[in-house]
Amino acid sequence: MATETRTSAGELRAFLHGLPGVDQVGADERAARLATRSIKTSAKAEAIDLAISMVDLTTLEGADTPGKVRALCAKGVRPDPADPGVPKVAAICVYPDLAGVAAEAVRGTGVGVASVATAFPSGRAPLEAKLADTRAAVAAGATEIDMVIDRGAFLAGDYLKVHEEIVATRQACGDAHLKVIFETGELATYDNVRRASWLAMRAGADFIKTSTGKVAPAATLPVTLVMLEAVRDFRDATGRQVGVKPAGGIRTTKDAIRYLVLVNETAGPDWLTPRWFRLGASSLLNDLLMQRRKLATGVYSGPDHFTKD
Ligand SMILES: O=C[C@H](O)COP(=O)(O)O
Repeated sequence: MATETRTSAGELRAFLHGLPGVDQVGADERAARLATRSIKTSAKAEAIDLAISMVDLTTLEGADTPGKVRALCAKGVRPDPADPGVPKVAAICVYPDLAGVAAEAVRGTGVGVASVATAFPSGRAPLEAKLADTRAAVAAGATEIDMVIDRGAFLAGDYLKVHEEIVATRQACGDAHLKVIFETGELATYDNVRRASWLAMRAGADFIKTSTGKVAPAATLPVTLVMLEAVRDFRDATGRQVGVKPAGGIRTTKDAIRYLVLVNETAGPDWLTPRWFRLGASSLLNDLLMQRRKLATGVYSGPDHFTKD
């Protein structure tokens, strides 16, 4: 049952509505409690480097240019030119028409190219257009595809449509990894977040991702906790591991470390690598670099010391 590419509307609905309900108060309380955990200075240095290595460094603006994307790639490959010890980020995340520019700029560095696709951010387009979007990004060199689900279909209870779109997109990805974005800020309940998680994993998602960054609220700790529980339970049930990517609104080192604590305490240390956990962010990296330098030197270097994310 790891990847159920064939299902029926009735089976899928029965399965998703048969999942145990999320204890909302419990999830909020647990996430809030874990957010107060402090970590030792030595562990903090390690956590900052781990967080840097997990960043999907993102630009998703209508005004993006090839020049901006090349600058972002240079930053992702070598975040602090003054310190070669700083790890590179996991991937550069761009719109499909700029995937080729990013692929060229990161070639041979080990940094991935993630491209949003399937009519990002709304997900409202015919399936054929979404698949063409996906294929174009992969052909241009994207190694990861970040697709959005059709939230309208999901909220109307048309789970089969969402499932079939994920299966078809997974196929269009070929060797590229597929991240499935739920836009949790539009899903209304934690029960829906749990259902979307299981639906996406059954349909073949390699990663599940909270948000596009275009809708508030974007990533939150409790929503990510629900998703981390889902990937943990899915692996227990099927043997297949799926990654998690909170994205949108993550801007500070403090936030990033809270997510790492949450991963460790919920899914477990197997997820504490860029292979299985990412932080989607357009403006987190500089804060990580500033805090890293402060820990190493005792001196706070302001944002002027680093190029813009
Ligand atoms: O996937 C990443 C998000 O689009 C970035 O959102 P952000 O600009 O709030 O960091």
